Amino acid sequence: MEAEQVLTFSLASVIEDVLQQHSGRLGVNLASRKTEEDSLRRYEAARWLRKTVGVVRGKDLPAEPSEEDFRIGLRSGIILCTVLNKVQPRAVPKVIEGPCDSVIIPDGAALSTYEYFENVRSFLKVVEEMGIPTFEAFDLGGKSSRIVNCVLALKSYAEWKFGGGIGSWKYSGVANAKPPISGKPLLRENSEPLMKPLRTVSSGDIDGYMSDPGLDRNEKGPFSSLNSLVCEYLADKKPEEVPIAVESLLSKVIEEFKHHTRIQHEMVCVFLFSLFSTSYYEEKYNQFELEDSSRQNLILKQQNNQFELEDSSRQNLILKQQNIVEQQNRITSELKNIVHQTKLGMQSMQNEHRKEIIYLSKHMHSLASAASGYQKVLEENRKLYNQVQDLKGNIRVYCRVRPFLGGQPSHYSSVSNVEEGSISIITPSKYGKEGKKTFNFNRAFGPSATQGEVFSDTQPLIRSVLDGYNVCIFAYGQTGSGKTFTMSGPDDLNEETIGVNYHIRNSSHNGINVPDANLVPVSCTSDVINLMNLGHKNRAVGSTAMNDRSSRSHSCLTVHVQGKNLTSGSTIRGSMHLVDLAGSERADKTEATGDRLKEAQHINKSLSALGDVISSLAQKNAHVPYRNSKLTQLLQDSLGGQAKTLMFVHISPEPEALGETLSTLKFAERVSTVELGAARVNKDNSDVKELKEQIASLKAALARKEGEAENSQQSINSSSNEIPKLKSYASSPIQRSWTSGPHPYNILKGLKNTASTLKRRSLDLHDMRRDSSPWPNVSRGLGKEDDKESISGDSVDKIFMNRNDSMTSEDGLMGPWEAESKQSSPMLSPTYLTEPSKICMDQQPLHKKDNKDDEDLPKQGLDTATTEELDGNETETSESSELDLHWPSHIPKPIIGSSGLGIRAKKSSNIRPSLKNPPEVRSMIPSFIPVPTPKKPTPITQARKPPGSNDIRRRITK
Ligand SMILES: Nc1ncnc2c1ncn2[C@@H]1O[C@H](COP(=O)(O)OP(=O)(O)OP(=O)(O)O)[C@@H](O)[C@H]1O
Repeated sequence: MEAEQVLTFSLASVIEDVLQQHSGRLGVNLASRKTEEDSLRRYEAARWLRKTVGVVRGKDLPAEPSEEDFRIGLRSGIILCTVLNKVQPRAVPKVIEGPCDSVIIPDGAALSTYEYFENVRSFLKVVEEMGIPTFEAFDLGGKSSRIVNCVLALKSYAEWKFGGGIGSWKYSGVANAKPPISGKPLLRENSEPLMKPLRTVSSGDIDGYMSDPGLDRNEKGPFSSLNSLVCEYLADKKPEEVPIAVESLLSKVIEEFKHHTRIQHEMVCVFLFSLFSTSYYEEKYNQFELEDSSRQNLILKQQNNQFELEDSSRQNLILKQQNIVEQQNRITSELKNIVHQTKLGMQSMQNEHRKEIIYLSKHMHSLASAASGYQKVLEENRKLYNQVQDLKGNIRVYCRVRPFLGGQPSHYSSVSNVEEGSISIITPSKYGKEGKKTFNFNRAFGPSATQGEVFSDTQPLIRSVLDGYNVCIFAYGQTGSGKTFTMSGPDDLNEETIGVNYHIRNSSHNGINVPDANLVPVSCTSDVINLMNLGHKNRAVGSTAMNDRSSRSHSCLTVHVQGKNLTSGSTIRGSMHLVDLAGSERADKTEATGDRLKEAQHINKSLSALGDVISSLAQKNAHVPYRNSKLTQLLQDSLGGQAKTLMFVHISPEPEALGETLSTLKFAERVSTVELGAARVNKDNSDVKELKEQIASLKAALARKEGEAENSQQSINSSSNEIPKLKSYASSPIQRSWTSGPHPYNILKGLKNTASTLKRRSLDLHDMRRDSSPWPNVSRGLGKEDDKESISGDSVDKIFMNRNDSMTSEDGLMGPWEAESKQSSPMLSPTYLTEPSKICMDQQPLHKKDNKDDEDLPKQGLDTATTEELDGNETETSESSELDLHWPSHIPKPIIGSSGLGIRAKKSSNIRPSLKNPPEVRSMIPSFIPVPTPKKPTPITQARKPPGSNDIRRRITK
């Protein structure tokens, strides 16, 4: 159908052209006019196009193009589409703008042809829809008149539109334009309204007209003109020329027709080509589309496949996960089962455990009770042991090992093991092998033991002072082994390091006398501490090669305690000696010279005297050489009396000190075997009161007999040549009564026993003060030389808390204590004390004896009352009771037995050769209750010395 239409051409126009070409003037005019008209219209169209699309864009279109230029310029359809889009925005949404026309498709056709065809087709489609006269695509390869017409119609439309669109647009240019010669345009479908006016001039219409016999040809403008042309052509012909003219005309028409047909054929070829191309490209396009769709399908499929795959894999995954979840669920349920079973097991185990715990707790309880029982038993054992020890009266021995001192190289210690009650010392044997020697004591403290631990073990002993016991704690050991540390503490004292002495604070102000000691009342703890500090300061301390603060004297602190039972009226008195001995040392080791050497000698002497005493006590010798040193005199009560005695034995850990250590420990072991007898409480009970009353009555009896005694004095003196020394006592009322009284012996005995008993008790300071005799300051008058002569030199600095005597070292070295106490301490002033101490007893000078006789001196008739005597044995006496005989009546009886150094002179067997039973150590302790065993008067006159002679007792009581 389309090919048919393409082949359709205008017969009239052919005839017209022929006629015009052959009609001479008329034809020339018409042709030129038409050509001119066409050119003008083309130029107008070209200018408008260039103006509208821009010169750049319309560069392919000259302002006044030839018909061919015009067609070529618009051939791509780009300018047309662009113009159309300007007029009608987005009318052609996609304008194909090929990069160049030279792109060749494989079959040789220009790629742009297809693309341009698309542009032209789009353009034509839109303008047709807009009702604008169109042209045919192939017009771009043929005549341009219809293209020009279309463009001008579009221009007219644009002017109408941009001019406001008033009214309806009508293309006025159609009337002027040459009607289209072609028939119904190709590919035109919806242009019927616009085509109506054109049809009037279309070839089809001509055909229709020609075929329509009813149509008045004269009414048809163009054809009437054709008729007129034919008529005009034939008019000047003769009739005979008409056939020829017609024939010629026809042949020309035929030629023209052929020409048109040829052109038409070419056009058809182009059209067919383009159609072919179109179809080719369409095919291609379709193919592309197909490919595209297939590709898309493929992609979709692939995607689907992928999705499916993913889906399947996902599903697999899900399945796997489900499997895993199932497995886990299974495992969980299994675990739950296990947990359940475990819980059940646990519960049963818990139950069993509970039962076991109950059983164990019962068991533990029984064990604990057994343990506590065991502990109790142990404690009981210990107590019992201690009680046994107490009963036996053994001296307790505690051993303490000093640690290596700071700055000392860390040594191999000679002490291998320290247990609660034993200590082992490494002793090198002859063959180079190490041996061990173990010593047993009541308690052993290792180097790490604190002062607190030491004190806590000492405390019970100290507490017994409050129960009325006499206690003596003394520290023994090699120089530098820690005696002072234990007793007093280090130089830099604090709460934790203070020694045994400083814990002892709550003492009463009662006490006893010790020679050269002061009895100082104290009212509070600080008084005690001040006093102790003063004593400590005054203590002779010097530096030796073995100890840079070596104590060069013994130190003794005595605390007296008195308690009174308000109901029963009984009093309890206790006293405690705290003795820090000077260290045993070897002169060569300490490198002492001069005074230091002397000190060392004295120290060693007194210590060896102590050793002798211990040795005698251990062997239960009849004679114990207390009087060989002041030290042993001081400790006499503690070592041989009824006191509880504790010896702290100290050792140094250094291997160099091994020799000293072993001898110290051996000595200590020996000490621990010493039995003192059971300690006794110092209690004044009703018996004592009776005795006191008895004394009072005796005193009265004495007073009554005084006159008789005076009368009989002379006769006694003359008749008793054997005791001339008693002359010096002639004025003594006691002696008078003894010599002239009806029962002088009994009186003396009574007095002696009473005094002796009382002497064993603590001094009652109140009693002493009641008889306010002035304190005879005898001790001050005592010469040191005497002391040196009489007592083996030992240096004893003592601090007694209720004695105002200053202390003098009897070895000739003035202790700092003396100066201090005399000058600076108001507490030590004599005004503090109104009562004399025991030392008053020695106002009456006795014969001084030489050192050798020293220890014998007490034997010379001074001892009068002894335990043995009280028990029926006539073996022991005490010089103190003798002294009581000479005690001034206005002075209360001193109580001296409990603590004095050298207070009691010992009797000796050589003085009392008649003793049947050798006295025991314990026998020297006066009995609490005197037993009036008939006894011959002791030859006290032997002990008496002429006035002016040196009195050994004065020395003793220092
Ligand atoms: N248990 C201990 N812990 C720490 N240091 C100690 C201990 N025992 C003693 N010391 C120290 O050892 C040194 C000697 O001690 P201390 O002066 O007490 O010995 P001592 O036996 O009294 O000597 P001396 O007989 O020469 O007077 C001192 O520096 C002292 O501080």
